[in-house]
Amino acid sequence: MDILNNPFRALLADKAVPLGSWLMAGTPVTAEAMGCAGFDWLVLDMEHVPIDYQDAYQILQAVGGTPACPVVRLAWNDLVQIKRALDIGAQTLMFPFVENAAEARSAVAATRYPQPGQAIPGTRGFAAMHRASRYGTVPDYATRANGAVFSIIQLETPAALAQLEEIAAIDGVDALFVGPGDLSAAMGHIGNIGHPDVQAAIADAARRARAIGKPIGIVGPSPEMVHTFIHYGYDYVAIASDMGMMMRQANAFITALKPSLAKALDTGAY
Ligand SMILES: O=C(O)C(=O)C[C@H](O)[C@@H](O)CO
Repeated sequence: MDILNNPFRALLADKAVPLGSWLMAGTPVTAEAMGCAGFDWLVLDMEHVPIDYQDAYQILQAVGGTPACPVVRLAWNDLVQIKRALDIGAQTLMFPFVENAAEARSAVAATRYPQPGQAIPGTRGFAAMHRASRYGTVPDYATRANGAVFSIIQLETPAALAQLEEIAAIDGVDALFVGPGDLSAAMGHIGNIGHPDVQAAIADAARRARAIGKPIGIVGPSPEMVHTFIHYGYDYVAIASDMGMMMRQANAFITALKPSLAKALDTGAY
């Protein structure tokens, strides 16, 4: 594998609507299994899963042995978190809760080493001996690493969506991603991403991203909802999560065999 070519960039170029899912279990074993299941990409969620960088390291190693492309969603848009994620070998980063172009610019800057002539000066701290450089064995890692990063900016509020074009125009913003759960909350319909107002905002984001040629992705709870998102024009989509799928299947089996034991599952929990 040439680790200086970003696999998510290649995925978007080569495949129609790559399909992903979320890793919420926080273990290398489930991550590896999800990679073997056939997903094109998998989000290692450091925002909502209580994993540290050592856990993330091992999950990246596990996914690395499968065809799936790992995406690391950071806990926050923070210089130190970005640096540490890159050093453990994350190449595709998802930044939660970016509200405006200045925040997008700061996210992108933190993914890049300082180099002469940069439009946005890089602020990534330098170290040589880490998994990203394959422990110093990748030729010219430091001078080529900037080009290997793919930055996905999450838009999760009406305020962020209002600035979609300004955020997308920042040099180094490679793709956008709508967080439908947080968007539903910000719009006063927490957990109800099927609400007509939330759906209208989601559809509008896809239309505007398409108009400016910026890839945009989203996650949905069910195949039906994900089909709707594809119909709106989303370029890459995720469905549910490892834990969501496990709980639904457990619920279906228990319901089939012993309905009295079955718990009511919140359809908004995926
Ligand atoms: O707001 C959202 O929705 C997201 O950012 C994605 C969710 O956090 C994730 O739980 C999807 O399973």
